[in-house]
Amino acid sequence: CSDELFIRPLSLVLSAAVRKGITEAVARAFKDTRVKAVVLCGENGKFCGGADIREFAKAMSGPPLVPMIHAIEAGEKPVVAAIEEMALGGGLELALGCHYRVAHAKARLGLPEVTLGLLPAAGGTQRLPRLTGIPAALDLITTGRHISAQEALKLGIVDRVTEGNAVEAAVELALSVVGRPLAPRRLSNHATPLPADLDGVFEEVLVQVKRRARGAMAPVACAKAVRAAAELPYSRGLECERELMNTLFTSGQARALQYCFFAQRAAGKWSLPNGARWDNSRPRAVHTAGVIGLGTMGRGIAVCLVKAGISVVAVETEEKQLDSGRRAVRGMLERDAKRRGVTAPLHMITFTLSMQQLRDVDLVIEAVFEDMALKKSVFAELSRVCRPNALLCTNTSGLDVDELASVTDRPPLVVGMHFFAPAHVMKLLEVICGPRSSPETVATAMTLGKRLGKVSVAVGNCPGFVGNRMLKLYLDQAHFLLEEGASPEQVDQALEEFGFALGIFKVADLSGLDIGWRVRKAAGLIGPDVDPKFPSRHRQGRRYCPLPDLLCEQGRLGQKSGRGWYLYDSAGGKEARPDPAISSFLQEYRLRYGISARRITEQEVVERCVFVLANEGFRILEDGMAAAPEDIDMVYVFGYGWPRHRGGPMFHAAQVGLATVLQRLEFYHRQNPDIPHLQPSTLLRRLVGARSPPMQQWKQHIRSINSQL
Ligand SMILES: CCCCCCCC(=O)CC(=O)SCCNC(=O)CCNC(=O)[C@H](O)C(C)(C)COP(=O)(O)OP(=O)(O)OC[C@H]1O[C@@H](n2cnc3c(N)ncnc32)[C@H](O)[C@@H]1OP(=O)(O)O
Ligand SMILES: NC(=O)C1=CN([C@@H]2O[C@H](COP(=O)(O)OP(=O)(O)OC[C@H]3O[C@@H](n4cnc5c(N)ncnc54)[C@H](O)[C@@H]3O)[C@@H](O)[C@H]2O)C=CC1
Repeated sequence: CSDELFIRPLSLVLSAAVRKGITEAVARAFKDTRVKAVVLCGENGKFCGGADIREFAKAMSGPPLVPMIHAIEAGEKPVVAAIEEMALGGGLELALGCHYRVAHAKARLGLPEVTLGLLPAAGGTQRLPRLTGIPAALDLITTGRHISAQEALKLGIVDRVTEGNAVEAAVELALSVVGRPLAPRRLSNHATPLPADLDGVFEEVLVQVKRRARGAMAPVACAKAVRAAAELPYSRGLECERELMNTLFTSGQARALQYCFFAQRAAGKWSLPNGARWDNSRPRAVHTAGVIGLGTMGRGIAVCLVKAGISVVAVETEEKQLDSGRRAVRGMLERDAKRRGVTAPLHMITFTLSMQQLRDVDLVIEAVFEDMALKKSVFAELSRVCRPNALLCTNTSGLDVDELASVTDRPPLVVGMHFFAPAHVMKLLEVICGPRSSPETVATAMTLGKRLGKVSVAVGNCPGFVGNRMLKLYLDQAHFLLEEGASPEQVDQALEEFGFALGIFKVADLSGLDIGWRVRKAAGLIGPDVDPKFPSRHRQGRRYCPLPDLLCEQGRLGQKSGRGWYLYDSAGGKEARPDPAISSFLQEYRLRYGISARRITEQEVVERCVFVLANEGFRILEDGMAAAPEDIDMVYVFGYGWPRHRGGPMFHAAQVGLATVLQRLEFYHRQNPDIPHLQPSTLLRRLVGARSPPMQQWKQHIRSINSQL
């Protein structure tokens, strides 16, 4: 075992320099008669995170991956991959080209290319099925999921798993196999094990993949490439892999998904106008937390905190709510523990009716009804009860965080933490930085979000913040389209075709139509001066659609009442069916208001709903409520079911072309002059005037004087 036995990639990713290093070193090792075997390992205890995604946008340089892996596989000396921490994408493909693989017990393996709009095009779609068989390869390649070393061992992807030093274990294995025939270890030589009903397996998988993909091309291409491994010899399968990759590589979807990868990471790098930043502000440690209100949101928030190892004190007002909250939280924790084969950490949460129990917690998250007076009384009490240095956070959907801070004895320690329903599932956390929130408070909320497994995005304090401010206008467009002639299912279908997880009317039914009803009442849009028989279609100086109010008045509150924009089997039913009653209701409504229904195209539905989102996004940037277009996009991707392969509303606008977006908004605004939000924003006009610069340069065109971020 001499020094020459080791060849170390230089960094986490297979950059051109790393590929050059590996190619040259492997060639040297194969030539050197003193070297009997080769171990490939990573730097700093990390094997490899795959290709360098930043290189995809540039002209390729350095040795290509495919021949490099072939040279390793074809070598006459055993090569063993020592997989520490991760072998992902090109990293796993490199390992599959080695003759043996040893993994550390904590390592994660996977082929996540599909999440970047690509497929594993360094032989991964051809070697993996030959090793694991078709079903497992299809699962890993079409979902991109990471697996543990133990699962990899079960699937035969690794030969050995060690709790100790993986490099030492790999060296030991390498030395023990010197002289053994290598041909059986070359996966490209293997025949792919085939399931009995190959056609049936692929048909079933394609149906599932297409349903999950919501219009994304890569998962379908991945399945096709695996099929090639089942039907073609290795070299022809590889050609097929390359052809499919060529189509994906230059697609807008791949650009969008790779943009999301970096945008997600950029969102964590927040900064405030006072100079505080993610890298110069220290978060506080959070060991214990309080949750106030165990309704829809409080339950999920409590579950996230407990799962992250934080002790929780959960407070409710009445025994009945406390009891139902307790049952729901325990149930969620128990189901989750069962799935993971562990014991539910029920001891980490205390349920109480007394706020006094919050006296020792590090941080409180309030999740009571969306009512400013109620939230103020809760915050005033928290000031009295909690330790002077405890952080006070509100999970409001859109109320003024600074107004809440003003009733406390500690405005710098108040911040918004806006979770999304269901809070233990949805990945987004909007962190609302009030003008007086301290850097340490913002840092703590952002870091806590990450610890809870969320994508935390820092946003400014304005009504609805970023996500709901935009959502309101999106929903308005959908309602206006109904007035003009569309049906809820037509609007939803167009949006789902575009790639949204659910159409807007299905989402509204799911959340409950009464939420918006209450907000509109609080905003003074509904009140005693509204004629109940013939409610006005203009309020507060602009077009207003009374349709959702009329539905609520009929008791159609969505899934919870078994009827909303759709019909459900029963209250709480999940399956949405078009309701003929809604169709007649809309016809009568149009008749009453003298609206003649017109044919509305899918294009109009998508453009009006989606461009109005981007238009408001530009206003948000100009108002300084989001630091960058990437932040707005991540809010939509992780909080609102926006299709990731379209990058987010701002990325989509850039991809469609800002001039086109401007022109289409002008067109729709001319048709609907009483909808001010269809009027193109100043920033959009300015950017088009500046010949639509790339997104990274948009900031230079923002003339915000009161930026909150
Ligand atoms: C026709 C052409 C033929 C071409 C054939 C090639 C086909 C291929 O073989 C294609 C591929 O490999 S595509 C790449 C597949 N790999 C992945 O998707 C892994 C991506 N990375 C991760 O999951 C996590 O970063 C990871 C798990 C690795 C680490 O997570 P952490 O939470 O520890 O750290 P992060 O904050 O995520 O990352 C740290 C910094 O590294 C950057 N980065 C990570 N992976 C990268 C990658 N693969 N390429 C470029 N940059 C990458 C990341 O952006 C972050 O940067 P900073 O924010 O600046 O610090
Ligand atoms: N439901 C949703 O989809 C989302 C709601 N939010 C926000 O989260 C907050 C809570 O909303 P939901 O959970 O939907 O409401 P909910 O109506 O389901 O639950 C509120 C709970 O707070 C309890 N409560 C009221 N006053 C209390 C007090 N003084 N002390 C302790 N508990 C008290 C109530 O008994 C009830 O169980 C609101 O501000 C809402 O705007 C935020 C994101 C999404």
